[in-house]
Amino acid sequence: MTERIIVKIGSSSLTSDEGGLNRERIAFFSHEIAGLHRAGHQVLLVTSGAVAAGFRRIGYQSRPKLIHEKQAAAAVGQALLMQAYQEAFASYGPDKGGIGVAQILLTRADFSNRKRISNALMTIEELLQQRIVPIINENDTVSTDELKFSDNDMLSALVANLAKAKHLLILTDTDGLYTDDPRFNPDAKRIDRVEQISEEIMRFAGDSGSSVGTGGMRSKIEAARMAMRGGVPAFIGRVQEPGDMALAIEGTGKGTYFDTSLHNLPMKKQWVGFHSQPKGKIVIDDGAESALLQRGKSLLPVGVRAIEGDFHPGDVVEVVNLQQQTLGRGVVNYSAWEVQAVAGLSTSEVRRRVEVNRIEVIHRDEWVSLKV
Ligand SMILES: Nc1ncnc2c1ncn2[C@@H]1O[C@H](COP(=O)(O)OP(=O)(O)O)[C@@H](O)[C@H]1O
Ligand SMILES: N[C@@H](CCC(=O)OP(=O)(O)O)C(=O)O
Repeated sequence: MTERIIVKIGSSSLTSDEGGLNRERIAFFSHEIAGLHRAGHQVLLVTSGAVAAGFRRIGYQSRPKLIHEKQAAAAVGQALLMQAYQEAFASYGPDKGGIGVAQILLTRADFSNRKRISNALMTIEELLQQRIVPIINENDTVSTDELKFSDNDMLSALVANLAKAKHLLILTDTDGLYTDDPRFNPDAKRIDRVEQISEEIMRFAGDSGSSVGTGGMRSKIEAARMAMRGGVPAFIGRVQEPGDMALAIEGTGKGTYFDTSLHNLPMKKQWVGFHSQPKGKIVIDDGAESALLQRGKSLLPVGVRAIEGDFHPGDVVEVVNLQQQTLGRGVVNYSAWEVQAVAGLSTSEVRRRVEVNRIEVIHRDEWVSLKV
C-alpha cells in the first residue's frame, strides 16, 4: 500500500561536531529513502544541517551563536546541503536517471497564513504526483525564532499534519526516548510506546542534545505531540543500518513509537487548532469537558463557568478546564458578553434570554481537541 511518509533528519545525524556535511550519512539516508520511493511510497524529507554544513565554509571555527552569523552559515550551508542530496539521489530511480528532488523553505509564520500554506501544499502535492522528493528546511534567513528554538522537529510535525501523512519519522542519534539522557545515565531505560504524553514523559526528555543539534529530546516530544494531535503517529529513533527505515515504518524500528487514535485534521481545523491567535478563553466544567473530549459533543452554555478576553462570533477561543489545562480551541458563536450572560444556563433558559443563531457556544465541527 502506498503511504505518505515524512522523514526528519537532524543535524547530529548528518554532520560532525567540527562542522561540514557527512557525505556518507547523506548517501545512506538517501539510499533508505530511495528504497521507500521504489516501493511506491511518497516520501517528504525534512532536513536540518544547513548551519552545521555552512559554518566551516564561511570560516567560523565552531557553530556560531549570534543570529546573523547562524543565518549567514545557513545561507551557505543550505546550498551545500541541497547539492549533496541532489548528487546522492541522482544514482537511484527506475531508469537510473535518478530521483528528482526539490527544495522547499518554510517558516512558522507561513503556516499561520492560510493562502501561503495552501500554496505550499499545492506545490508539495504536485511534486509528489511527479514522483519528486520534496526536501524541506526552515527558511533560516528570515526566521530568527527557528534559530533560537530549533523548530525543525516542530516543522516536521507541521508538515506531517499539512500533508496528512501516515507516518512521521523523527530520526536522531539515539534509538528513542529513554527515562533519562542515555549519554549521561547508563541505567536509563528505553520507552518503546507512548500513548499519551504525560508530565512524566516530558520530564524524561532533556533539553539540548549534541553540540551540533539544538532542540534535544524535548523538542522532539513536543513535535510528536503536535503530530499526534493532527492524527499522525510519530517515531523517534535511529536509522543506522540498511533496511532500518523500512523497519521503522513497519513498527519494528529502533526507537519509540507515539501512537494516536485521532484522525487527520482538515486544513481549516489545523489552522484553528495550531496556527490561529485565540482572542479569549472559556473555562468549562467537568461535564462539558467529557462531552467535548470523550463524546464528541458541542460546547453548550450550561457547561461554561467563566470567560476571559474580548471576542466576537467567528473568533477562535481557547477552552480550558477548571484546573486551567488547555483542552482545545474552537470558533465561537457568541460574543464575550453573551457567553458571560448565558454561562451555566440550560438551553431553554438561554433561548429565553438572548437571541443567537446557534445555541452551541462552540459547535463540534468548529472544535479542535488539543489534548493527547
Ligand atoms: N530522555 C532522553 N532520551 C533520549 N535522548 C535524550 C534524552 N534526553 C536528552 N537526550 C539527548 O537528545 C539528543 C538528540 O537531540 P539533538 O542533538 O537535538 O538531535 P538532532 O540534531 O538529531 O535533532 C540525544 O543525543 C540525547 O543525548
Ligand atoms: N534549520 C537549521 C536547523 C537547526 C538544527 O540544528 O535543528 P536540529 O538538528 O533538527 O535540532 C539548519 O538547517 O541548520
